[in-house]
Amino acid sequence: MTAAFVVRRMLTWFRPHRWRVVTSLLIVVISVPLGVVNPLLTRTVIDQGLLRGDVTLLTLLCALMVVLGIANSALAVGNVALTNSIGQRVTATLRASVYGRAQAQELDFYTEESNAEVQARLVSDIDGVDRFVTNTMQQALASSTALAAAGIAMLVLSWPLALLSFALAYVLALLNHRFAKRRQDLARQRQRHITSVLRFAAEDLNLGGIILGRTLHRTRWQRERFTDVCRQLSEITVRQRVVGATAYVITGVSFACVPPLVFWLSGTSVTGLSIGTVIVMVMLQLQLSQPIQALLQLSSGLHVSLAKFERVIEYLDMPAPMAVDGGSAVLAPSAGVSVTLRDVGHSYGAGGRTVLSGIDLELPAGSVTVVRGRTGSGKSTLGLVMAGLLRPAAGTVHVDGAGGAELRDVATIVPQHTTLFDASIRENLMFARDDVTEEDIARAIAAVRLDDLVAKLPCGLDTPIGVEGHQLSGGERQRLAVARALLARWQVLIVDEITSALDGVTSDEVYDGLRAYCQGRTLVIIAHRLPRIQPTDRVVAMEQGRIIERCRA
Ligand SMILES: Nc1ncnc2c1ncn2[C@@H]1O[C@H](COP(=O)(O)OP(=O)(O)OP(=O)(O)O)[C@@H](O)[C@H]1O
Repeated sequence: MTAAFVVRRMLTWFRPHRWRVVTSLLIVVISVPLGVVNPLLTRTVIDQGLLRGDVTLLTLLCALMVVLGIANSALAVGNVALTNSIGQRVTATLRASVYGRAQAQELDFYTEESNAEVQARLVSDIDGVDRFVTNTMQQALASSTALAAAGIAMLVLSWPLALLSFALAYVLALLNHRFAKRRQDLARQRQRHITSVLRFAAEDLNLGGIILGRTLHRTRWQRERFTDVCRQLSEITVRQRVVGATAYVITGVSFACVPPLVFWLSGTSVTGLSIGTVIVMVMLQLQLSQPIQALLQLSSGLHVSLAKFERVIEYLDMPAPMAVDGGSAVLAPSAGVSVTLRDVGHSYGAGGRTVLSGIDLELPAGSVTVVRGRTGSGKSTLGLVMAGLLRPAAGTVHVDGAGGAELRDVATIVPQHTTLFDASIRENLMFARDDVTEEDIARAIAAVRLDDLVAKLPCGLDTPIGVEGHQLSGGERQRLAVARALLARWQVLIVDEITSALDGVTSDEVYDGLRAYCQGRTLVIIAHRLPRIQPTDRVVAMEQGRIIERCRA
């Protein structure tokens, strides 16, 4: 990605706020020359007011200087409000867009990209955009305007001294350019280390990570891994700041030499300057040092910002294959949706191992199909295909009776690994649909035999279940996830190993409850251990990604 491309893309983010941006820039352009007027007034105050004793002029000019100072501060406050509102609006829009893009990715994306990486782009990279608006962009304009205004004022006062300053500024710019590239590289490295810090914290500091570390006696290893990446992060941060500070110090030292040089030149080579002019030249020189230093810092800061913007654009430009959320199709319970798979094959990633091959399978409306097979035989992958969540690499998947809706709009899957929210049982259930009634909930939890548990809990459905539902047992978590799926709108339900944490009796009860609940709709049960089979059930056996046996119970 070239810098020009990144800048062009970035400008499009500000297009909706262009009038605010223009107003803010105007405020900067107006307020900066106001600051330069003061040194010019100072010259007159010294030469006319103080040295010649013109009290009226002195009073007038001093009053004017106070008024200008107040006006400048008021404009500065107004501009802070304006720039922050632009920055925050752009940030909020970008966050929503990046979130939407990430949400629209195929499942593969989430097996390859760590959650920490997604978070880093959403939070710290996009924060860089806000900082750019509220800080970099403003400072760049303010500094350039100040530089131009001070430069003109100096030329008016004494062109030889002015040229000396410009030559110094040019040398400093060349020096700074050498530091900028180094800072950009360090910024990229730093971002990678921040992602690792987030990833290790997310993996280690949760119930699963803590149990894993303690039971395998690897807590020291976890801590050392985290400490190590933190140490590397701090070293890189120090290096990045030292490189920045070095450029800053070089500029500072150079400008510290300016006042003696101006005094010396005024006393030796550049003659005919009044005391006021000499003092004001030094003031302007020092005033010039601030914007020059700011601009030099900004130019290297800009490289850091560009590295961050690049990462945001990478996400924004990802294709969004699952972008359109059709929502669940509202069909009559008796709609009778059937699914047909023809010669379906799949492998994960380009050139990956074949996981499914030559699958021909019919799921007639209202049928119950049991998919069994050894571990790794491809059952879950097939489940994802049947739920319309995974696009198979080969073959076709047809859905009939759904009134034109896509498979994923009429199918629901309860995957092996449940996702529960740190909220109450009721809130977890309500995620399925906004219009869930008390009767709906009662039916669903009875179907999975969770009603007894809920009745025993002091707060009933309003009991919080903790992070990832860890305040429930494994079997209770599985059944809560199934109950939530039952409450959604679907015509095809796939349940993948939903009773692996249950005893045999409860497992049979749950499957019986499920069959009764799903009457007339299409149900697929994926299980290693065969559930109690009914005469009408279709049983499919898988091995190494193929169906090796199919029979009726
Ligand atoms: N996201 C993925 N990326 C790459 N390979 C995968 C992915 N998911 C599954 N696999 C591989 O595909 C094969 C089939 O996995 P799948 O989970 O479908 O089997 P399964 O029959 O459901 O297994 P189990 O009974 O253990 O859950 C396995 O060998 C697995 O390693």
